[in-house]
Amino acid sequence: MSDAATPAISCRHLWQVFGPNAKAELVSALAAHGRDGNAAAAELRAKGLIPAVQDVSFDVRPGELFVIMGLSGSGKSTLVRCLSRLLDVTAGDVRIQGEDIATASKARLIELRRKKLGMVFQHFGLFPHMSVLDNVAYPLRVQGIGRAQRQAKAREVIELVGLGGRESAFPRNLSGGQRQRVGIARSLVGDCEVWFLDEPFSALDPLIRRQLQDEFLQIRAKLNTTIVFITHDIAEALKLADRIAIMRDGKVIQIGTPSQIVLNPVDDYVREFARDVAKGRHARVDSVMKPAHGTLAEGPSLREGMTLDAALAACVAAQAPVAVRDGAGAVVGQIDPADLVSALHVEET
Ligand SMILES: Nc1ncnc2c1ncn2[C@@H]1O[C@H](COP(=O)(O)OP(=O)(O)OP(=O)(O)O)[C@@H](O)[C@H]1O
Repeated sequence: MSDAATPAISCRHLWQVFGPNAKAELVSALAAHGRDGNAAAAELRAKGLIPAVQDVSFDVRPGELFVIMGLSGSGKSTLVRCLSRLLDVTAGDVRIQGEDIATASKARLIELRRKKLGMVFQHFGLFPHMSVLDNVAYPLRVQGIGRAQRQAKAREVIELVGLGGRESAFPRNLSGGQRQRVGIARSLVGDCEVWFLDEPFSALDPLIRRQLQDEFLQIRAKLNTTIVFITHDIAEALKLADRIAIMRDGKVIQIGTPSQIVLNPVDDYVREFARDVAKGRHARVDSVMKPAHGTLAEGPSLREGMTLDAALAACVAAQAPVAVRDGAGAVVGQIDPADLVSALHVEET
């Protein structure tokens, strides 16, 4: 079982190298370069191998929505396949709720996939000859759960994803967005504890995509699941994530909250991503506030978790720092209007 102290997912010095003799080549490259990952990866590339995931380490907390973001070819899918052990890692350690899955037996992996791990991919992978109800109930059938019980549970998640009433439809009768909802329902039916979603909304048009993102956040609020979500879209990452890992050329180059990514990009590459998004919509007051002291402006105060745009409207008239309060009304910090303006300032280069 999961507990709050154990990361839901933990990976250390994870490598996935494609090409002949990948394992031996990696060991020899790391030995030759004193474990310098960049130099080892350069040597592997020079030999024609592909280091698709390079020395990646991070933890995902229980219940966290962790987004992996990067351009096409940066290694996102490969990384998530390593985390879920759809691929055997070339080197490194992967633990799910503390359990080493790199060395788990085949039987244990099957059990984990049935009971603990859920997966959704860009292409829905529905059974065309089965109704929505049977598609969604399928994982429970594989688990040997009786018909009445599995159909009742399937109806519950079909309702949750907004497809109530379409239980007897077949995939060919559904739109792309509806099919993706069926895929989401099917992966949720088993009450998974760790949920991997690889670009689930990328094939959908922008309007449906935004709608599904909103619904996804609503569904997420009702679940207790740890989520790893892959996207190449920075706006999607900022909208959904508790924390984002940004990948480039197989490496994770920054991990941070949406506020940290837009306000403190680690290098020009991340800054370039952040430039295209409205900082005020994604960064939160918590990232700009300071400890409360001295005189605070009268009038409406700010709430923890508020976006900078919302805070700006409330701060505009204030000539003094404004209090930030938590849900119970206690002052948790203060915002100086000048800091807010400076955080929102878009740098010119
Ligand atoms: N089975 C494989 N054999 C050889 N190379 C592979 C294999 N799978 C992926 N790669 C290579 O690994 C690198 C990372 O690919 P990956 O699919 O993980 O990237 P991605 O960020 O998920 O891209 P996309 O958003 O386009 O899916 C790419 O250079 C890709 O060509």
